[in-house]
Amino acid sequence: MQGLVIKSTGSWYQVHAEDGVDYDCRIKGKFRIQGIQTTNPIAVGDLVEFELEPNSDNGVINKLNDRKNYIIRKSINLSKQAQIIAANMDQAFLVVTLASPRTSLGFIDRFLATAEAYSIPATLIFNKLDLFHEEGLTILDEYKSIYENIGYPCYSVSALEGTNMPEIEGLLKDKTTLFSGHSGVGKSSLINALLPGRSIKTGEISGASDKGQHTTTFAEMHTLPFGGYLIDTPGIRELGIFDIRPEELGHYFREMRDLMNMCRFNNCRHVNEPGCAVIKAVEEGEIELSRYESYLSIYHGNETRA
Ligand SMILES: Nc1nc2c(ncn2[C@@H]2O[C@H](COP(=O)(O)OP(=O)(O)OP(=O)(O)O)[C@@H](O)[C@H]2O)c(=O)[nH]1
Ligand SMILES: [Zn+2]
Repeated sequence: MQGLVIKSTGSWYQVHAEDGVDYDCRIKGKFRIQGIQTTNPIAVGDLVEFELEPNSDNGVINKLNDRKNYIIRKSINLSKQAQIIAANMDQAFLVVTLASPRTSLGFIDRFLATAEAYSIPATLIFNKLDLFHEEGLTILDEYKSIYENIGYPCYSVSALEGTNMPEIEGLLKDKTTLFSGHSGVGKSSLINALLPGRSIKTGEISGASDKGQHTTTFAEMHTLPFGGYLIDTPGIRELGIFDIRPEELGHYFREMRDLMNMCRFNNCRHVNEPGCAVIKAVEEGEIELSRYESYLSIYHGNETRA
């Protein structure tokens, strides 16, 4: 049978099968991503084939279908080990707030660069709209225009008051969407608003790794009542882009990508090189300074990590 992995504990997988039933499955055999060692071979969002064990309702996964995309975390530079968080996403939503607490532009830019690296279309959801009036709304519009100008859709909502939630449901309908956001932005409130009664509550499972050095958190996949799936990443503070090499980073900043081939040197890092088209665009205000600062910050951070 074919099915969709909707929950993972690292040793057991809940598979939503073609027949509409959820089966508990184990894995047989090895499933590897080429070039990467993973602590978990299969993640939520994976499409698999499985067989039922004789006289049992439990299944054995024997085939993993090709993935459209997947996200991992942990530095493969450092440890050569990574955890697959989720697979086969259609889009990624980052929930952010401008107050209580304010999401930094750097955090947003890291997320967007990560989404670019994984080729997952990203959308920004500005929550807590109810807290803003006049001046606050002007600042909100300024923030949104930074990102809308470079092609990232932005939406304002209030999970508390339900403002603009039907619009968000329209975006989520029949898609598999990754939900991300740092603590306090109202991610749980939004998810609860989208899942009345929580049609599936796949509590996160934590377990020590082999060496007991860290705990592992698995993503949760929720079935949306109006069609589609929502992947929550509890405990995953930030999706890392640790596996991006510094010299590739410019590709993951949309507005830089197209300019880069106009730099004088074809190995330009856009840091301090003469004839850099990116630096010129920043000076002329064509590239937002905050975006370029985020680029530099990630660039230097990754450089020291590599
Ligand atoms: N004013 C206002 N407050 C909100 C809104 N959405 C959530 N909050 C509040 O913000 C706080 C954090 O909300 P949560 O939903 O727990 O946020 P979270 O992002 O899931 O945070 P963690 O649970 O720490 O991961 C709570 O006190 C919510 O009541 C909103 O739209 N407007
Ligand atoms: Zn350059």
